[in-house]
Amino acid sequence: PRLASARYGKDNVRVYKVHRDEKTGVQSVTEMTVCCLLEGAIDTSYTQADNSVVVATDSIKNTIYIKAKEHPVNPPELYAGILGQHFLDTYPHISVANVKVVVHRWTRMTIDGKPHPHSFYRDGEETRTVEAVIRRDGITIKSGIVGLTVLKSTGSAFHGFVRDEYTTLKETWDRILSTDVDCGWTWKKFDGLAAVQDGVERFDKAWEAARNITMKTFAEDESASVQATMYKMCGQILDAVPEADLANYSLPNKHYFEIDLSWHKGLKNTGEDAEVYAPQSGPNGLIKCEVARS
Ligand SMILES: O=c1[nH]c(=O)c2nn[nH]c2[nH]1
Repeated sequence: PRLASARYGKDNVRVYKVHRDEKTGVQSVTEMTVCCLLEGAIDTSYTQADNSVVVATDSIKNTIYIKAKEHPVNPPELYAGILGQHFLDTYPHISVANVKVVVHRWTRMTIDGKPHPHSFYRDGEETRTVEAVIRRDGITIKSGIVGLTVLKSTGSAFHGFVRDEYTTLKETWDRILSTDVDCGWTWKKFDGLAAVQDGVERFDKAWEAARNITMKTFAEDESASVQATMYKMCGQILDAVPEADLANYSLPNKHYFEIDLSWHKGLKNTGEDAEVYAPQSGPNGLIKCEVARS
């Protein structure tokens, strides 16, 4: 047998960091879950039980906390680059660091019309994500939004699809559309950590743009299908993020089925009379695409 590939490290490292502004007394919080997996001249730890090449996953976990203390944790793209670069700079036999950062939402409470200095709430399980690969020849970063659940009660149609001996789905010009957004944008390769840090405001701007584009297009597009709407979203992200080469979406189509109640005293609840629906847990459609700049 031959070791075809190998990477190891610590997953599910939960990190919280608070920033305390001494002047204003306003505190800000960040909570994230980090995965850091290393690659390099580590084969003998698999093939020869040679632990001399192993930076223990416990040490990787410690390093995640230390770098979060020593450096900014925002934007997550910067923290991921700093963390990954540390391993290449510190261990000559480590050649690749794969860093995933998932940032959870703590939205500042507004109390009596005023932002509260140190209280927050979890307004949804939506996360901001970063997947960074740090190599000696550069850093590739894919940013994203995962778990933003949306629904529109109309403004979605699906008709004109293949009809044959396998088809039972009725055509519709007015349906509910709901999905859990999983979208991403892949940055052009950065030469190194300095290039990531230079113009670092690009990352927050891109995340805000992608989130706004997703909501606005989802809301306003007279959707002919999930496919057609997500393609528009990708194009708009590429327009808004000039340093991104690729945009992608993976969208489950979370179906809401009409319920025929006509058997009960002729109750009309289908088509234009439909009001009560059965949300489905599964099966669900799953529609994916990647759109390149050219
Ligand atoms: O938007 C949709 N795309 C599809 O491919 C599909 N198939 N069934 N329903 C669907 N809705």
